[in-house]
Amino acid sequence: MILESFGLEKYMDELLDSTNNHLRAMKYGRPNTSEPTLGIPVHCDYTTMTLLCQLNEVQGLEILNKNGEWMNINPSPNSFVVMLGESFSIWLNGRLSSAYHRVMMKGNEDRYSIGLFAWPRGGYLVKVPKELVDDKNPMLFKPFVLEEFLKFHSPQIVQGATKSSLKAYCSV
Ligand SMILES: O=C(O)CCC(=O)C(=O)O
Ligand SMILES: [Fe+2]
Repeated sequence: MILESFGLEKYMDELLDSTNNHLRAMKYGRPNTSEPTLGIPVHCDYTTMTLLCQLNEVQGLEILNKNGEWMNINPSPNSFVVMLGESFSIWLNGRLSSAYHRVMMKGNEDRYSIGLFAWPRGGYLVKVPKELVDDKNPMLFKPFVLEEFLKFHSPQIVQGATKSSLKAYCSV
């Protein structure tokens, strides 16, 4: 759908072939307090795409919107949250952004979720397609290999919610 909306369907096979999918189950221990407690600190995923499914009734995922406000994400049962990752945002020359998010916990119940993380495969050069670059839209990011970046940065960088280190790494 995203590729279609930019007229970039021809890259579909290349992107699919260059993706590794990792499935991860996550458990967030109950904080036993009514005070909001950090489950996962604020971050952006370095993925191409992330699919999240919350397995029990315990909410906690929050997304930072463009106004700098935290929004609770309360998915209906059996639905998925689909998030654009940093690698795809960069490939799209910044046309779409990936959302900063975090998990906040409170109460006396554990939270369970499962995530499918689609990563650019080792050695694959993530490169803005020429169709997204013109006089009005200069190339914002240099080609990069995510594997090389991750040699020096944690797979899930946790930092202030304003600057992505992957974007800083490959900014022109
Ligand atoms: O458990 C969740 O809902 C979010 C997990 C997450 O953001 C991550 O693992 O990167
Ligand atoms: Fe995440």
